[in-house]
Amino acid sequence: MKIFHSKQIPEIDAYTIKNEPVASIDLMERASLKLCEWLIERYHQEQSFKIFVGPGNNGGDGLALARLLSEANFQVEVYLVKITRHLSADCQMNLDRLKIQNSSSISEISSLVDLPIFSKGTIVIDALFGSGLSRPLDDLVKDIVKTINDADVEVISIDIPSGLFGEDNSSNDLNNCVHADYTLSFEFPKLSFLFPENAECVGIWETLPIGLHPAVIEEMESPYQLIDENYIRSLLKTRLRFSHKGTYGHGLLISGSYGKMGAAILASKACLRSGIGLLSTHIPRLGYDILQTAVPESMVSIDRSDIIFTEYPNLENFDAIGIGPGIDIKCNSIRALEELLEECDKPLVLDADALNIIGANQEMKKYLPKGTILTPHIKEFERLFGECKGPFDRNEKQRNFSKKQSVVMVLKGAFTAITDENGRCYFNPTGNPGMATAGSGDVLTGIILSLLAQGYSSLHAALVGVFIHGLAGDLAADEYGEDALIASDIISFLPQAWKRIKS
Ligand SMILES: NC(=O)C1=CN([C@@H]2O[C@H](COP(=O)(O)OP(=O)(O)OC[C@H]3O[C@@H](n4cnc5c(N)ncnc54)[C@H](OP(=O)(O)O)[C@@H]3O)[C@@H](O)[C@H]2O)[C@@H](O)CC1
Ligand SMILES: [K+]
Repeated sequence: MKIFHSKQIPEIDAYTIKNEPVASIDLMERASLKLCEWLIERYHQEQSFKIFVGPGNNGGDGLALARLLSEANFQVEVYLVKITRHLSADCQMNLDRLKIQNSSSISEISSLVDLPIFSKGTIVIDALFGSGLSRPLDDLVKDIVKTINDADVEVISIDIPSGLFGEDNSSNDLNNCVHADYTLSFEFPKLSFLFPENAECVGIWETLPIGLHPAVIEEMESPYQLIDENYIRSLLKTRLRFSHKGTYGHGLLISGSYGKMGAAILASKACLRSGIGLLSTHIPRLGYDILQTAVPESMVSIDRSDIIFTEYPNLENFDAIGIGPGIDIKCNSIRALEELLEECDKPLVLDADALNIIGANQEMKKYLPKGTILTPHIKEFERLFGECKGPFDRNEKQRNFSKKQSVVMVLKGAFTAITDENGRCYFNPTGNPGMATAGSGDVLTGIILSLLAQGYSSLHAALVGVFIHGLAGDLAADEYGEDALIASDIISFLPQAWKRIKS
């Protein structure tokens, strides 16, 4: 699903109105019907709603919804916030229709004393501002929003929490934006919903299809996309009947150090559970018995050092290389990584300490071979690129670096963002907070290495790897719950996850 900039929404709207064709007031009615259906499915008729309405079309949606909910016998109170005398045409039309219907109370709020008492159990519908927000909230609206946020009520925002911008919120104070429990967005999510920093405002979000014209959605360009299972299925390779282990590649995983052999075990197991033909795990000498016992399917390449990574085997024998989980940051490891980056002409995935080494030795960035996959979490990202002004700025830095260096970057977190050499950004929907646990990233590195060795392009290896990692984590969380989930559980559910997307 493409994710459009707020500035593109009016164009999509206008195209739909002209080419469907449909009158704009009828498009608003369609959107409001979807909202109404969503609410009717979830709430009993004793439920009362307080709808806060602004001057634009977001307010118009709120007014149309008030009429539809009243028609369905819900108790509705409307609060029209007086910011300007002028309402948008469709907002005014829906106000007139609501007045004619004459079954909901309509109050004007011109100061805080006009606000109602928010009794527990009330649902507030936030229809103050939508994608037409042009500046951060101030004065009266800001105070209204703070009062709503402080009240012990459930809040449902229409299209976007009022006060939040669809993209960049670096100049915004999130305390002054509505903190919604649910956000019901029309047709697409907004980019800002996918950034972890905005979760307190957005709550749980859903998209409601409102029949915007498919031709304009198809044609209009956007660098942002939310991927889904069907898209991932379209990228998968099938295993051939007459294949052998050589068909699925030989991977080299450089991982582990004294006290961190677990990382090498987790990454190796995940790699082997994701379809690779052969795996060699390069580890310091002390880890020999540990790895041979824990992962008998992997061959072992031994470092001359007992405790850290200081060298690597001849790369010629391998189809892809993964390096980083648990390697530690020592002088000799830095030198060995430098050499590897300069020599390596094989598909490569870098994680954890490999990224931290580059973060501490910035000149190494320019040696990254084209097509390399980097898989930082936010802290590692900031070690690589410095502090960011906010999530939008971070995303821009990520896209620009991918483009400049022709690398794939995987910024891990909820809605992991994957950027490619064209500056495109793909957000992943799978995964859950239970996966924020030690070793989860090592598992991802193993999966991606496996896919690279099997001949997936860097971008496809990253997309499929991130999706399947999240899916296995979701299946594990279904079984064990998020709190008890550990990285080994993600590996245990890889078979089910692969079966599901290969079926
Ligand atoms: N295609 C779709 O998806 C469909 C979209 N639909 C709906 O339309 C919504 C977008 O509507 P919209 O463009 O009228 O903008 P909206 O946010 O209601 O308000 C703009 C008004 O607010 C004002 N204003 C702005 N910032 C302000 C501030 N800080 N403080 C005070 N005032 C401020 C601004 O004034 P100005 O900036 O001109 O000074 C203007 O008067 C969208 O979110 C969705 O709900 C559906 O109806 C059907 C199909
Ligand atoms: K809103």
